[in-house]
Amino acid sequence: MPRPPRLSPDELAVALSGLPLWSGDGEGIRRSVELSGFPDAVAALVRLAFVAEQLDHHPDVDLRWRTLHLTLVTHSAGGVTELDLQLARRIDALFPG
Ligand SMILES: C[C@H](O)[C@H](O)[C@H]1CNC2=NC(N)=NC(=O)C2=N1
Repeated sequence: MPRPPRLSPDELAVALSGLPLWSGDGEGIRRSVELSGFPDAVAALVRLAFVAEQLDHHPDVDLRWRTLHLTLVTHSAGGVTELDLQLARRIDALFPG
C-alpha cells in the first residue's frame, strides 16, 4: 500500500500542538503510557496491537516494567506521516493519560 509523505517540520509542529501527550521531531513522535503493573502493561500492549493491525500501522514499543514507551514513525517513509498522527489519536482514545 502506498504510504503518505513525511510531514514538513511546520506540519509536524501544528500536529503536535493538537497532541499534547506527544513530543517528537522528524525521527518520530513519542509518548509513554504508565499502567498499574506489568500484567496491565502487557494487556495494554495487546489492545494496542489490535488497533495497530486495524490501521496496518505499528508502533515501536519499549516495555519497561509497567510503562510502555511508544515511538511512532512511518518506517517506509523515513519519518513522521499522517499515519503516525492517526495512530497517536487512536492511542490517546485508548489511554487518555
Ligand atoms: C506491508 C505493510 O503495510 C507495511 O509493512 C507497513 C506495516 N506497518 C508499518 N508500521 C510502521 N510504523 N511503518 C511502516 O512503514 C509500516 N509498514
